[in-house]
Amino acid sequence: MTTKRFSIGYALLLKKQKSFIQDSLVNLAKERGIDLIKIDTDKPLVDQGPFDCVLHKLYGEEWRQELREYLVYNPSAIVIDFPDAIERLHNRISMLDVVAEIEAAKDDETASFGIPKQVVIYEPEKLKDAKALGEGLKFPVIAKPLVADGSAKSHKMLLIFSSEGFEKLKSPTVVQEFVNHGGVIFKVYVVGKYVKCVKRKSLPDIPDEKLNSLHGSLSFSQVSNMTSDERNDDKYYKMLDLEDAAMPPMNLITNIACGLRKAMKLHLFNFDVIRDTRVGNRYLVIDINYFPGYAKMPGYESVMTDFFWDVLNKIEARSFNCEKELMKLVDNNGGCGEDTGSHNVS
Ligand SMILES: Nc1ncnc2c1ncn2[C@@H]1O[C@H](COP(=O)(O)OP(=O)(O)OP(=O)(O)O)[C@@H](O)[C@H]1O
Ligand SMILES: O=P(O)(O)O[C@H]1[C@H](OP(=O)(O)O)[C@@H](OP(=O)(O)O)[C@@H](O)[C@@H](O)[C@@H]1OP(=O)(O)O
Ligand SMILES: [Mg+2]
Ligand SMILES: [Mg+2]
Repeated sequence: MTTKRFSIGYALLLKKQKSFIQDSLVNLAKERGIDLIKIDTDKPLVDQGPFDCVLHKLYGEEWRQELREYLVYNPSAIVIDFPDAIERLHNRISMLDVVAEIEAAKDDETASFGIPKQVVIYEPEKLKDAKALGEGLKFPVIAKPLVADGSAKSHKMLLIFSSEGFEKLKSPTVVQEFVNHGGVIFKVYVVGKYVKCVKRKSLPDIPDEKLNSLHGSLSFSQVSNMTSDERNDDKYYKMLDLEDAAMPPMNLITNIACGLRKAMKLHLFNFDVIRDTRVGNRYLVIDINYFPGYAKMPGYESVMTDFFWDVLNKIEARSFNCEKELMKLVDNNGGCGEDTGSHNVS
């Protein structure tokens, strides 16, 4: 008896291919009857395959059209995930708005969650002082580029201690309250129904007493992705032991993950959470990333292969069908319809 083989076409930037498409993943998937095949982005997608599933982290209207066309000619194919759903993660305001959508229903008695106070500034060069920010924001704050499109620029942050720090801001920016969190960030990786929370080093706390002596701003980028060599220069990081940091309550993390997954209609993402040390049992979501660095997750090969298997064997099918329905609605009406199918997935 021959068992059916499946094919997954992947369209990823070279950097992502190098980290994600490792032999260990390709071989494990192959053993489970799943062939991972590179999509040639210089050729039309419709001329390639056929693939049972398309996995991608590419953006832009042209690519969106290619996916649409592919589904017209291959109506039973599955796209993980649909560009319209990914899009909200490219703006740091719409990205975190979704947390409020799931907030009320999911707090439990022992812990709560939310997002830090934040405001968007479209003309930062006109910003003179913190009072203009409103929203009760006070120093220190973090300025983050509004656009989160994966470019190096979109990861460049400024930690601002006083009004002079605003002088460096140029493009539209989200100004977010800096919340002391013990120098530890929790990265929660979501792969379909699978949820994994890991600890990473973050920015050190800034005690109130120290703030009076701090002026201007400090720039930084992707601090939780720094190698240990980069961090070893700093005595703060030498002192900080990740082992000592308590993990957040897993039921809260799973609830947030599940809520985000359904609200965003996405299957592959991670989110960053910090514990507000002023409150202790309050957790703040500060960032959500589409298709993050899964290869850093222990045992990522089997997690990903199990997910692919579920998708291909239609265990995850209803939520994906729902996205196809959405795609038709977008085509016909230029807008999105109601979510009808994803709530069956836990
Ligand atoms: N409100 C905040 N309070 C305290 N620290 C913060 C806050 N927001 C961000 N940070 C710190 O800054 C880092 C970068 O912020 P953020 O995660 O928003 O940026 P990013 O470039 O999108 O990161 P990623 O590489 O995860 O995509 C966080 O990992 C955390 O260490
Ligand atoms: O590889 P990519 O370009 O997708 O980079 C992603 C990076 O994964 P990597 O570790 O594989 O670089 C992620 O790191 P972790 O959260 O998993 O630590 C995170 O920084 C995402 O924001 C990045 O995506 P972007 O926001 O830039 O699109
Ligand atoms: Mg982050
Ligand atoms: Mg991010």
